[in-house]
Amino acid sequence: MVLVTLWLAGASALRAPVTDVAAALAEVRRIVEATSARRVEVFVHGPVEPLEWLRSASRSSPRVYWAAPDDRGGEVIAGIGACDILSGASGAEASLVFERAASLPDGAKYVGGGRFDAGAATSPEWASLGGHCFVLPAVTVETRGGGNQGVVACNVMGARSEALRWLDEASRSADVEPLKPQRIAVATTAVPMNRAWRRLVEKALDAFSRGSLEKVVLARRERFRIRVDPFGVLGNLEAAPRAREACYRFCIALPDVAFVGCSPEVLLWARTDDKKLMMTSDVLAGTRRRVSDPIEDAILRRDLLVSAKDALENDIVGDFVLDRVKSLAFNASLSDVDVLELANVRHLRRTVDATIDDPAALCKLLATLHPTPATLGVPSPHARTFIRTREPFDRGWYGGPFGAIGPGADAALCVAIRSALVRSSDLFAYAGAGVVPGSDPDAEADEIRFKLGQIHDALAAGTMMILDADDDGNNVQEDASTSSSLNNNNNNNNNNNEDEEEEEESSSSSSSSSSSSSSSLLYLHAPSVPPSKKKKTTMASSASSASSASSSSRRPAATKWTTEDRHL
Ligand SMILES: C=C(O[C@H]1C=CC=C(C(=O)O)[C@@H]1O)C(=O)O
Repeated sequence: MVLVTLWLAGASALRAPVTDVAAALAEVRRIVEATSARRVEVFVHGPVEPLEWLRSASRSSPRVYWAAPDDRGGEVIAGIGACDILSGASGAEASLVFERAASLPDGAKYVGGGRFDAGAATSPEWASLGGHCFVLPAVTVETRGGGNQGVVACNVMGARSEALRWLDEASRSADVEPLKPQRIAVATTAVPMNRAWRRLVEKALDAFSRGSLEKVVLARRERFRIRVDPFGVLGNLEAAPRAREACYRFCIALPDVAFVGCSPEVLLWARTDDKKLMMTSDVLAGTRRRVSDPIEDAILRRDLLVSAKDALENDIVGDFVLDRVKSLAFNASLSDVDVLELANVRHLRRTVDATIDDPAALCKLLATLHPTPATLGVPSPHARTFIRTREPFDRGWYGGPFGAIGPGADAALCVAIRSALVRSSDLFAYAGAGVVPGSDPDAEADEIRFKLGQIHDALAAGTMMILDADDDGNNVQEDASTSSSLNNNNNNNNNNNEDEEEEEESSSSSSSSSSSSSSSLLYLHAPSVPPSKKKKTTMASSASSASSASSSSRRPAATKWTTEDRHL
């Protein structure tokens, strides 16, 4: 097999350096046409913003995005098209992805992810993403350790004509309309709703006292009836304070569905360090919110550091990860605790670091690490059963592994928390909290609300297109019929579903300001598509705001909350 990687600077000393993505794409095209290289790379000497390129380039799919935090290599891959897709109904088949990735030319990587729980029934909203999907993008714009220079690349695994078609697609700008900012209100509904949530946490506390469980991570799903450009949401997530420094940003967009997120937690990061193969896995558990007042914020930080309950949550994850890593790697060590500060919340963080002899162990490690008790609980089988039978929605890819896998031992997969599913005219956001003996249901609900604040802020930042607001603003309650059909599809405990339906009814009849309701109004100051364009535009073909091109350097605007917003 011929592996040819052409770097413009090395390929022709006579050529002037390429300084922008458009020129690099043209150069890549010229080389792809003229050679039989399996991967062509052209170096760009100048600032490169892969996400901006992805947002302003063709709306075709698939499109993928993967970005690591600055202090973890800072690799960014934005990709359009696919020269290979590994997908299926089951959860991520890590071995197949690692096996295929091993034969890729240097630099080429699969980007994708999979379900949190491959064994749980898939609900309709998650159906099109499947159990797992890893894409080898046809055309990528990439940076490493900052955007001052980058690489434009084309992977050619099949027909050359297909690669050229994707290069043409990648060079085409989206037809972007200038958008008029408009203030709209979007109703959100969280499941399980408040009463059912309390009962769920109480059931977990009961299981702890009976000795069948030690910890379980319980989640809530929030639904927004809006149609947004997922890469617009991603741009706002990435523009939030501390996101680039501390979070993995990711998105996969297929024709009618997208999954997007900004997670602070790495499941498995492997790299070669001083000729040794090193791996890192985060131990992230224990949370307090961030507030703007520096004194109160410092008190919350201290409170987290001295909390026995949060230390227990973190210890459970630490013991599990260390144990699993020790079984496959050597020199495994658990670091001291540190506080990871994010925009909305802070966490207790430790890392497990180890050296690996055999690159093949990476694939086994991934299989044995996921899901850690940071998203599942312990003992794993009991926590899994508890979640499968009692959580009233399908987690889908929330909490699953998402990342990039290349040849050799080049792999990074985050835990896809702080994430959202964008589908048709719905956005579903997810967040969970670790429940341990001593947990208080209302405090855990608050914690989830603070975590979801990250998605709320991204939606409220107003730089992504909102397509489906009514003339007066969108204000749609989650209807009981949809909710219960999702519940039934998820094989859930009937009593719990009855609770949900009971609450859905009470909330819609008593208005969203009821203290027992989990509905709220989130005001978004968002550009909207001109009415004439509304009907024609689909999610896959939606264009993002032209003014959003500079959004990555902007802080999200303050969210305008109504009083009832805080009743999640
Ligand atoms: C499960 C989530 O967070 C995990 C990661 C950090 C802190 C957590 C906690 O304190 O409970 C969770 O374990 C989520 O954000 O949905």
